[in-house]
Amino acid sequence: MPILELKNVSKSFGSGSSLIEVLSDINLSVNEGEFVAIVGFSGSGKTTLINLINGLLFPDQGEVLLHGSPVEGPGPDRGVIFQNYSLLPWLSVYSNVKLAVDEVFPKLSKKERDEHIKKYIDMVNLTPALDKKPSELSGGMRQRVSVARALAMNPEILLMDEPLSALDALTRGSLQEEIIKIWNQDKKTAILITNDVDEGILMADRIIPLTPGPKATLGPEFKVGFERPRDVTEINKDEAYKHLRNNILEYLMDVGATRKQVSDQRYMLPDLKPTMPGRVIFRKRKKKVQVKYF
Ligand SMILES: Nc1ncnc2c1ncn2[C@@H]1O[C@H](COP(=O)(O)OP(=O)(O)OP(=O)(O)O)[C@@H](O)[C@H]1O
Repeated sequence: MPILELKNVSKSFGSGSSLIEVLSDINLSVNEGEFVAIVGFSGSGKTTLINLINGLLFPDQGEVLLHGSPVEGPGPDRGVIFQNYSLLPWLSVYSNVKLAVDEVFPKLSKKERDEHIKKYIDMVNLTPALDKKPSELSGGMRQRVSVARALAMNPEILLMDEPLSALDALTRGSLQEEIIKIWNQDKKTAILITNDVDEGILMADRIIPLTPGPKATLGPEFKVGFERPRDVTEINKDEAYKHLRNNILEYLMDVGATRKQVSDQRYMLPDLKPTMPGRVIFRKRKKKVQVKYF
């Protein structure tokens, strides 16, 4: 039985004339230990899809099943790594990871918890920064903390929502390698959302495109058959890589062009006049800023 299944899932936001049909008829089946990359256009609904799997959102139609049972909310069985790190700024690296570990493993002794936290911080090479606050870390280091925190919860599924897209190419490359190494060690099931086809080919077993929205849906899957561990330089030279990359890009360009034709259609807009929202006055009084709307 697949560990995760999405069956005919659709999700909209709003109602009436402001209804946005974001996802439509999403079908996905992920086996235990698989690494699946979902590649999609900006704004197509990638985060919505991750939130449906995480249990922060629920489908309007269809179902999201974990081990065959409907997802009823977030749980420690799914660890999420977000694009924006989502660390608590007043806590150190150690305490950010500790918070998650305390929540998931309340029965471990203090010593066991301490060892567990340090093991995962070490795994992402952050032991020297144990006591540093997020503001004292680079973007890559912050994302390493997020990775350590998600993994320390020992989730069955690792959900990654464009975790590396804000990083420079070098940091991105080394974190890609670290995530794959850890995934390989722990044999987790992983779902990576990315807008980078090369990242998908380097990391995943399968790449599934998400078509542009509205009503985005999953396209045909592309299997990535390269042996692991994968070496970027070697893969880049491989004709099979070029072929696969071209096929995926061609598919994405085709669906992108089709959607563009639809979105290029002219619509009549209502005759609205912009109105001034009023003035905002900032006054300093006893060091507090006072904001006045009228
Ligand atoms: N809570 C919400 N309420 C209303 N609309 C929403 C909500 N969440 C997402 N949307 C809309 O759904 C669409 C898809 O958003 P989503 O964030 O899932 O896309 P994305 O592919 O992750 O975007 P990006 O590539 O910019 O990260 C957008 O039009 C967005 O405005």
